[in-house]
Amino acid sequence: MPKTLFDKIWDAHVVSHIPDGPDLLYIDRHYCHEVTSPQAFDGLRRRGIKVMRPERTVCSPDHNIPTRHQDLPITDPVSRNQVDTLVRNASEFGLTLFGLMHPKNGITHVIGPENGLTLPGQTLVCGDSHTSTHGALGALAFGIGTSEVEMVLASQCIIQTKPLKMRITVDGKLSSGVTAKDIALYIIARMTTGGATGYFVEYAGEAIRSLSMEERMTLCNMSIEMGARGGMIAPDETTFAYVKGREFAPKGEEWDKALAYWRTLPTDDGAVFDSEIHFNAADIEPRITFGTNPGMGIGITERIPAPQPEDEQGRISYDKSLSYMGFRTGEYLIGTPVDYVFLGSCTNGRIEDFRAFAGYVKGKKKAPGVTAWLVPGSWSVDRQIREEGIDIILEEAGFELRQPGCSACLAMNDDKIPAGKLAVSTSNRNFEGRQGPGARTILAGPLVAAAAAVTGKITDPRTL
Ligand SMILES: CC(C)[C@H](C(=O)O)[C@@H](O)C(=O)O
Ligand code: SF4
Repeated sequence: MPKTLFDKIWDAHVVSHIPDGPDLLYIDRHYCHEVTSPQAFDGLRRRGIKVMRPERTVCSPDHNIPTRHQDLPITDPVSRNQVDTLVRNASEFGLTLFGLMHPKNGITHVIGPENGLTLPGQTLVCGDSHTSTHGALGALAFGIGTSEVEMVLASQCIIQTKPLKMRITVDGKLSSGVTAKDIALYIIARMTTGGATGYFVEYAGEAIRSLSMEERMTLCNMSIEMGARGGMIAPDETTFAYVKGREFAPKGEEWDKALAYWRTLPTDDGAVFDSEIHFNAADIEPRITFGTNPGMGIGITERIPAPQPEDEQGRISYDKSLSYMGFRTGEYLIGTPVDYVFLGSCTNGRIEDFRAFAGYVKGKKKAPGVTAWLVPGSWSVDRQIREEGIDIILEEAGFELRQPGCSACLAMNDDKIPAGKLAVSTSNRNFEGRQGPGARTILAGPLVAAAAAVTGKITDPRTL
């Protein structure tokens, strides 16, 4: 029977099946960060259990870390305690740790792929919703809760009910100036934030195949924002070229064996999905959000639409959202003054995002009224930025690079957008207060962020 990519990986990892119930799945790769792991380790200690396969878990603090002076002790006591706790737990349980200032430290969803720890065909989990990012490599990757983190540490397995399968096909070619982030924001707006609830999504079609690995990660990263359990893209030559030679990727004969297996993974012709959705790449333009969830988005040249659904409750929350943002139905946002620009996060903090941003601002100057936070997703991205001379381009345009971490994506460190200020952010969530109490967030891709940074207002990057 023809099978989907998802089923091939899932079925290959079932340890046992509970009749009419969930499956017990073996987990190949597990990442831990400082926010969702402390109680899991406490649980192990309480029960006197060791980590079953310590070599399968990699720890990296990312959420609470400052983006300046990482060589000095963290000043905020809560953040310092969380990071120190992760360091202690990794050492006590014998786990690999890429701690602060470690050359491999960075956002979990950035460092996994770039070190060859995330591989096609793996089952992969982390106590973090954006674990969906790793699906870009053809892995079955999803976020889990803290009690499940404990389960994986203790048994290398997890109990899961098989989700439904959805395929989202994007046909045709993307127009110039349109990035993977725009595809993600377009799909989420069309699907709504609950539109893929209960599903695991495979992205397919010409527009998806033509994306680089970094772009695929941006897209899969945001799957969770339409309610999906995860998102994935079948591994192909782009994937293999990306993985080959990375530090923890298989080498020599192991590589040949792995590659032969990975080539069997793509969805077979005739495999059946529970839901099939089609979009056209030509319909996608640079996107921005105008509300307080990632589904409230428009093409940059469009007006803020009237609320839909039309029901009373929906209307009330729509109005509340617009009033928080200070926008009105029917308004165009081009020309709206911007106070802050944030380039970074596990959505858009990779080398290609910095190349795109720098390519745009080269020879221009940062707008005087804009505060720009440019935060690489990892030290490896930072090194690449410097090797390619991108730091010089940014500096000449009046920008400054910060040190890696989640930063203003969720403002758990000092990088908080002040109340009332409007930020164009390449991150993935625009919830009320997400980037700081009272902060107003417009989600966008790196080109729209670059255009805002040099003009000081919402600007269509295709017009400058
Ligand atoms: C802190 C963590 C649990 C959270 C998540 O799971 O997504 C964070 O990464 C986020 O982006 O909101
Ligand atoms: S960068 Fe943002 S979305 Fe990604 S893991 Fe960190 S806080 Fe979550």
